[in-house]
Amino acid sequence: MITLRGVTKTFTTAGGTTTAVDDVDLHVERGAVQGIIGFSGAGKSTLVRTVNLLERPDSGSVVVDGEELTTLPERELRARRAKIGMIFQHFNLLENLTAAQNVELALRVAGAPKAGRAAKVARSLAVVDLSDKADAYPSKLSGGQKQRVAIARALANEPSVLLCDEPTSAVDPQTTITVLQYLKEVNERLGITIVLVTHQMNVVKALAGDVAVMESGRVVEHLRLDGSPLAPRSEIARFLLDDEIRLAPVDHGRTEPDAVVPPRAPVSLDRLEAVVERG
Ligand SMILES: Nc1ncnc2c1ncn2[C@@H]1O[C@H](COP(=O)(O)OP(=O)(O)OP(=O)(O)O)[C@@H](O)[C@H]1O
Repeated sequence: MITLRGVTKTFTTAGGTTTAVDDVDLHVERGAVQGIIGFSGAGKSTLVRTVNLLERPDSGSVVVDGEELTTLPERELRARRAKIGMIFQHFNLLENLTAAQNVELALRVAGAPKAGRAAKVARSLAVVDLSDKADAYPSKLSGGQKQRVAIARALANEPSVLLCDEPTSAVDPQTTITVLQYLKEVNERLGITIVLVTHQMNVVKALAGDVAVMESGRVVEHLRLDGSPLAPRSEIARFLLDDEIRLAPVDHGRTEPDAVVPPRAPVSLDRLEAVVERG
């Protein structure tokens, strides 16, 4: 279904060159939920964004539904991308569009004929039980409802794959459960393959069959989440599995390097179209 081979992605900025994804192989079976976990900066977002070529790898191969995406001409890539939905931590809804209009935008960008769009919007909103919020603007919706609209938008083009980049990191624990329930339904009822990026082990455990553990751009191990006892080999996986918080006293003399914050474009209509269409 999804096969990444030798995928590498580097970023060069004034501060130097970062290898965000370093020679990663990953295979996801059709209908599976694949987790990707790791600390901040491990390369999770960059890796998941190579699956729809929002980030074009410097090298390596990306095969989705039997098709190599890296060599597709732009027009065909656009058509293929419509079949790969994506949701984000901060929902990326356009505030000046209603829930229904936000969903319709994905259809518009994909060039879906106008005649069938309203029915597809209604169907997508029904999947996430938000038919009654079709005319509501995002400012009137809770975080969980916004993420459900984003799921509806991602489903509008009837994708075979749904990429989820930290979908529950901006919502409270109760809402996390609701969002995960809808994702589970999308996977089980609609048969959509899911790739789920998170730094929360309990989130992948709730949904995924396999989790790839990332550190410094590499997949350092896979954990099978089939209910059998987990035997993590890497220190990072052991740390992520151990969710108990132990607080040592603050070391006031310690200096921490400044975080490298990748530039984030503001979410505008153009930007969303770019996200949906081109990245
Ligand atoms: N557009 C960009 N330009 C420059 N550097 C980037 C860019 N995107 C990511 N990076 C860098 O690549 C590395 C991996 O970033 P990435 O966002 O993929 O990690 P992550 O595991 O998803 O982290 P987080 O959970 O904080 O989002 C980081 O060092 C980051 O600063």
